[in-house]
Amino acid sequence: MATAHSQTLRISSLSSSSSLSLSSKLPLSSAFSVSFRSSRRAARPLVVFVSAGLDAKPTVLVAEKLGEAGLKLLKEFANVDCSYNLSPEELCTKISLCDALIVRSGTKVTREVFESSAGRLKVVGRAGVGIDNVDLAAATEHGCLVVNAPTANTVAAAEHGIALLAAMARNVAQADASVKAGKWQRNKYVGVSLVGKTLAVMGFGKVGSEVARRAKGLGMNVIAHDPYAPADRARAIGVELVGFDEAIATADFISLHMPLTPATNKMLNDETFAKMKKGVRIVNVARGGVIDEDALVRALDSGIVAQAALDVFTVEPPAKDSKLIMHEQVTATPHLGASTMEAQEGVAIEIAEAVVGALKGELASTAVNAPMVPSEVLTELQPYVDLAEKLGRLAVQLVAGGSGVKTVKVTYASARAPDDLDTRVLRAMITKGLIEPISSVFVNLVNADFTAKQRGIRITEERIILDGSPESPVEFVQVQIANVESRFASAISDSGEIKVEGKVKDGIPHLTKVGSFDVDVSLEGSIILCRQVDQPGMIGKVGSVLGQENVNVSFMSVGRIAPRKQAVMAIGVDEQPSKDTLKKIGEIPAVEEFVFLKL
Ligand SMILES: NC(=O)C1=CN([C@@H]2O[C@H](COP(=O)(O)OP(=O)(O)OC[C@H]3O[C@@H](n4cnc5c(N)ncnc54)[C@H](O)[C@@H]3O)[C@@H](O)[C@H]2O)C=CC1
Ligand SMILES: O=C(O)C(=O)COP(=O)(O)O
Repeated sequence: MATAHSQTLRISSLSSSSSLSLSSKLPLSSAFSVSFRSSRRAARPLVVFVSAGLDAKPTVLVAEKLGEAGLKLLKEFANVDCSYNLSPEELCTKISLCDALIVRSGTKVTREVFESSAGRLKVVGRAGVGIDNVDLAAATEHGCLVVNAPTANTVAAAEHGIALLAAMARNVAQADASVKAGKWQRNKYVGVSLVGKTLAVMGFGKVGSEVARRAKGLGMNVIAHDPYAPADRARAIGVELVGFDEAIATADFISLHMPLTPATNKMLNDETFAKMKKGVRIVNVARGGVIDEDALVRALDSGIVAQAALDVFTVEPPAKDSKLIMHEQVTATPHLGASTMEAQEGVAIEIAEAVVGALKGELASTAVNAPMVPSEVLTELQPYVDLAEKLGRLAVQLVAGGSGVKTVKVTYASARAPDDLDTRVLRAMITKGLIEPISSVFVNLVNADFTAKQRGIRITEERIILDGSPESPVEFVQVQIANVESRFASAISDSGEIKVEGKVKDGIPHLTKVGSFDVDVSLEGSIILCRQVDQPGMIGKVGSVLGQENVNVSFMSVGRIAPRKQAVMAIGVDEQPSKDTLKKIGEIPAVEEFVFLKL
């Protein structure tokens, strides 16, 4: 085993004013490198969502009606299959041929859909806000990104809420039906006024706050309940945030605007109806599931609830003989909240852009099941993303047998303040590099943590804080795998782990350390690592063996512990050498061990 030697401090290649706080623990050896030709760098998507090898146009299945402008955008980039009203079985059959799926609220994207896709489905686009019809856990487990269109239908939903509020208060729907039936019932349809009444907005997000703003304009006194909404945002539009019980006990009208989650499921039920002011009126343009519909029928029958105006139902469409729908005091619309011409065009564009971006490997800012990393941060991290994946790939290929990886430590050396460096993307890409070479799983930012956990791989992260100016986000990244044997003994560091370290130079990832040896080779193509007794002519010998088989050498670098002692040579090659060629390298007398690693 090579012993650490700090005679040549390559630390000088860190920014000149840097000091490495753990330098005493990170032994250094000398290295020199020979560049045979300038390196090429292919453009790569930042975070790959689409299965590797997808050269043809991707296929997008649009399972519900989408605005023309969105379809046009999709067609510029992908084959678009518009198939509406698919049965669950038909969807499962089709999905294995699709890279992306776009739905609205009418399609259930279940675990079976992800399983049936057999790994091809990489993006689900929800052309709207609520993602309760998508099995997010299953999507994440399958590495499928879910994106939504959270802003384009806000006003439409708010306007529909206000339309239902006013229509309910003045019996518009019931009176209309009565007139059309030939009746003239002016006394029967006397309504109630909105002005001066208290409206409780439940869920003070995008839609809720727009409803509140409009209701204020109608002269209503507006209160709101939302455990997560900032009080100053409410105050800014003259709305008081109150507790749940106070909201429902005070309100003359209640308008629901929270998402359907396990916490909001059947939030309005027998118990909560009992706490309401007698004669309260309820509007629901959120989700049917937030109300226990049987309890609402009881509350309507007993007069606790005077009227309800509902756009959404637990089961859509509801049963034709549903007591709730047939109730005289209920106004119902068929989930029309987002259905304006304007909102549908907007939503279609918003979702098409997000899906196309994701298929291109960009991270959508509307990603629902992936970490939100601002695009400027992603752009800056791009070369480090590449470095991270390749270090993971190298490290795992150095493990004897490739398996048994359980404990991985990643160290980032950076002069940035800890909260100024978002390492989630880097960690995900190291995980991708560690897992993909030894399995058939496709790993991406969406499923990286899940996949690592499922395989019992514990990845810990550590920071080395450097002094100096934090121009580049990361000075170097180190990946260590503990408690494993290596196919290349020299990759084991003094502390007993497989260790590889790399940095980004001029935008290109480089391998800078293997075990205790310093090397310097750009991470492109593939790499041969050789341990040898340092002596003149070694580069020539190995180079000529490779040359005989026309294997192009892009870089060579030798790291040694001392002149004429053991050295590790890293050779970057464009093509994979044949077994015979590798054997010949192994037969060079001074070569003690070698390994071929694919990037
Ligand atoms: N009927 C329709 O066509 C439409 C329905 N929607 C529904 O409206 C919902 C809200 O949409 P946005 O306002 O755009 O979403 P949003 O995410 O901006 O707002 C939701 C708000 O609900 C709050 N919330 C979460 N849990 C809560 C709880 N237990 N109690 C009270 N508030 C809670 C959140 O803090 C958030 O402020 C969507 O989730 C969707 O289900 C949205 C658009 C159209
Ligand atoms: O955006 C939402 O959450 C909606 O409920 C709208 O649903 P839709 O797209 O009209 O089926």
